[in-house]
Amino acid sequence: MESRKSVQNLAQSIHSLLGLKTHLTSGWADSVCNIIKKLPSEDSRDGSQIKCQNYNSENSNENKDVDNGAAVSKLYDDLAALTANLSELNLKKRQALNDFLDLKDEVFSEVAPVIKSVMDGFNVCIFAYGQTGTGKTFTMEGKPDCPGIVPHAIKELFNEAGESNHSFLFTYSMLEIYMGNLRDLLVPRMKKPTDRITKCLSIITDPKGGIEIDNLVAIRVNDVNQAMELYRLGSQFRSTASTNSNINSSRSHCLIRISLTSFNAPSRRKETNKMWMIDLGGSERLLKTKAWGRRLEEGKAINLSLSALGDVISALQKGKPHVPYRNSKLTQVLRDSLGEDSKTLMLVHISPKEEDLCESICSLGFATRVRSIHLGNEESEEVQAKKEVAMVKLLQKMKELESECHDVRRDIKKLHEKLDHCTRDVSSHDNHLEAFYLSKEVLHSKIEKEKHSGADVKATPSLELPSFMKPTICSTRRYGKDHQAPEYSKKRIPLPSRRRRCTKNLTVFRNGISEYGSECTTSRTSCLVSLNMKHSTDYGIECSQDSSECDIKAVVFPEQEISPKSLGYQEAHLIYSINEYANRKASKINSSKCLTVDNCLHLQKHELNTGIATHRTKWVPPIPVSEKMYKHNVKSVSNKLQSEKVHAHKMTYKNVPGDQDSVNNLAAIGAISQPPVEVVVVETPTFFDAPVAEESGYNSISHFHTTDNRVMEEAWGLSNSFMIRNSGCCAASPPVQYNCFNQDNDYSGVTEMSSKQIDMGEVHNLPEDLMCQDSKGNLLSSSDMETNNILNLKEQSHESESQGLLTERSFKSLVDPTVMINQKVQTVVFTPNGKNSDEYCEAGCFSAYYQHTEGVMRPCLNTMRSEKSLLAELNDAYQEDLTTSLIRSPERIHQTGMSDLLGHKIQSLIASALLGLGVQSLGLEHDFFYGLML
Ligand SMILES: Nc1ncnc2c1ncn2[C@@H]1O[C@H](COP(=O)(O)OP(=O)(O)OP(=O)(O)O)[C@@H](O)[C@H]1O
Repeated sequence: MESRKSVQNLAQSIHSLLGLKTHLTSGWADSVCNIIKKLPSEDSRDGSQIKCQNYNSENSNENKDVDNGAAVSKLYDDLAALTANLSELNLKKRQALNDFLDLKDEVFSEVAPVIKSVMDGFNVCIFAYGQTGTGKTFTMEGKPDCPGIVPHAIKELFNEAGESNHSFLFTYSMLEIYMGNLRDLLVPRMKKPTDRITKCLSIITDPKGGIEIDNLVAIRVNDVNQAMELYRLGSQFRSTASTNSNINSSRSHCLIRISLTSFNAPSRRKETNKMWMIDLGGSERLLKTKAWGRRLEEGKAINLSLSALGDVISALQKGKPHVPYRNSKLTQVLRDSLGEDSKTLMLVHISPKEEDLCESICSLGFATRVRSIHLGNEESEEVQAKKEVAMVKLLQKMKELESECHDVRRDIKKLHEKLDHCTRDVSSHDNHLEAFYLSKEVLHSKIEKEKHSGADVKATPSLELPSFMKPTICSTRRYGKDHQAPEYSKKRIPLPSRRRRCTKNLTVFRNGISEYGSECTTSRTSCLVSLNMKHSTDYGIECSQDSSECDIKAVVFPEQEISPKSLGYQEAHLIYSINEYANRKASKINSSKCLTVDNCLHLQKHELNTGIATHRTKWVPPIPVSEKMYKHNVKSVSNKLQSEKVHAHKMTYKNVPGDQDSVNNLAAIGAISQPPVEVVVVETPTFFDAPVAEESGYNSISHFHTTDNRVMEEAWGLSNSFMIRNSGCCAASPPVQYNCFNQDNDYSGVTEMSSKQIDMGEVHNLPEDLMCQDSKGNLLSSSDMETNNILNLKEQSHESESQGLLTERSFKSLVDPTVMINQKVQTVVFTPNGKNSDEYCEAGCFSAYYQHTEGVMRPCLNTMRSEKSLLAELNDAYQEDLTTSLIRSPERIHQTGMSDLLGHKIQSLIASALLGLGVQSLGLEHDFFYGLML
């Protein structure tokens, strides 16, 4: 009886311990229990003539099993405890890190006391200093969700003023020191010869030693919002460019000055004082950054002025009688804000990279010198000391937690090894046990049989087995070759042990479109290494989401979710087409089945350029075009464009040719709110053609969706065209500003060549409007350029790049930062209605376009095209309208709502009907029907 109980216990304990294994199901345990129940009782066995010789020896085995089971059970308990401990430690570690970061983020707490000094009448200077690309601009400017020092300081200043008994007059000024010259950032740049000449800024010293900048615009501000408006305005005009170290590097020192005046405030040190907030240009080792040309000159100028600043600080620190303020414009401007009667705060930025160690040491040395002349008050030093202590403690705690985690991980590993060992033992014993029960059952049945037949019984094992005793697929997989299959199963062909795979679907969303569904497959082995495992009852793998333990990186694309139901047929078709297209592209790019995230990103960018939905002005389904044919097309169109001679340059508006009646009908039923009108630049100077022929690689049209329901399109690349179309979705036709750009020799920048706002119905002659700036800063009209040496244009554009309004800055708000950092992408922002690029981005009406040539991302060269080639395509333009209207992004559908969706559907149905009736021809019979077949 005792032994029977222990066998029962054993079965149960095995079940509880190994219950996670799929083949040891509760059914299995019940079967085992049933066998045990059916075992002949002690009494019956006594009465039986049969003695089972093995039985006693089995008793001892059973005891051994119980011990083994208990050991395994203990191991599992320990493992669970350790895993829980590890999770807890990780949690603590993360909390400590957060606390640490929180403490560090409180950078502004350093600035706050200085603001109080401003209110007391001190001149104050807040610098952001450091190597290029270390985050000076980020610190000063911040992001909308995480404002930097400038917005914080301005806000604090107004808060303090609000709480003060005195009334203050605030003025705001902003300037940059570019290549040793002062530039007022609040004054628009000259673009035309007729523009007012910007006044030269000069530094003057008053008899009291105060510094003033003559002609610098100072605008009165009444609140923080006004000041921030001006800050945003000025920031747009900063000189920035892409360098090897920073895609959006400041090429100048930017100085923001807020002056405070308060009359009848004797407690203040001065009637008028000022606060400077300075985003210094980044120091750079020119050999390392490999800067050349303009970038080299800018780098040198920045380094020189920083060195002059260092000399001033060094002289102040050593108390030298002569302080070399006059060595640079920067120190001249700050003369009365550095040194006595002023407070200086420097935020030093260093790079965490090992390769930047030298620069970091230099920066820290500089910071040490500055620190020695820092005039902070006692309180802030105390607070600072406390924080430093707290930070050291937190770091210590983090270290301890890390080492504890390490120990626990090691223990877990050991336990896993032990467990594996024990499990193997148990499983081998399991087989013995199975064989034993089997023999018993068979014997029992034979006894019964013999009882009935009355014949003698021999205790020989039988080969007949109950089905549950046969090896399952799982057990075969699990144990593989090591599995000691019972004799009876050896005849079977063993199933190959398969690797379990956990599969993840990764869908990348961009602009509300599920573009590529890719499948990432990770082998179980790697999961085991990288993820915390928990065993569940069905032996499945549950991965705990502990990022610190997890090597698998999830890439998240912050885009809105799209309900598939909300997508109509058109969107579904589009998504299908995109996926198809993406798959084809993926197979070209990477022969492996799985799309990597990089490939996805690459494809997304690629799609943007190659235009899955458009081909010049016609919609073409995504039919693969052979590279040979594509090159041929590129060449022939380029040749065509180059061969055209243009003698007169003018711009006009044209009603789109086509079936005007049907368009009016569409407008009448509300499918479109008005007949589409195109704004087309019909004639341009020929000199734009040459670079296009060389550089263009793609041919595409992009769609912008504005918040006020306008759909705008833009053509670029091979088509060598630039057109703005009011495609009929809005009632009003706003004035549109077009910009024409040229590209730098080194592809590092885009230069604005001309900018013009055109109103509906207006006709402009380009020669007067088209302007360019040469290396000396002279403004040239296009006729000047024609009569002079036009071939120098590209060089000139390189020189004048820094003058351009367009920088990669605007790209930040448009595209995933990963894309921006990993790829050298330039952008050109096209601004409607004369708005500046930031407003444009805010309005959601923007375009970031670029082209991909020879594996390098290059800025797109947008140029206007000649009349002849444009007219040849204009006939197709309206037809394209009907077809492209089939394609609208889900984002657009979301924005415009159901009614617009319905309207859009009606529009497309009518378009289809017109096509079906033959009223309208696409001129793309073959492609179109091939597309339909797809
Ligand atoms: N703390 C931060 N958090 C997130 N991103 C940061 C941070 N600091 C810097 N960056 C990013 O690093 C890049 C370089 O920063 P930033 O332009 O501010 O450097 P910089 O020191 O001003 O360079 P430069 O001297 O060349 O102008 C930017 O893309 C910025 O967004």
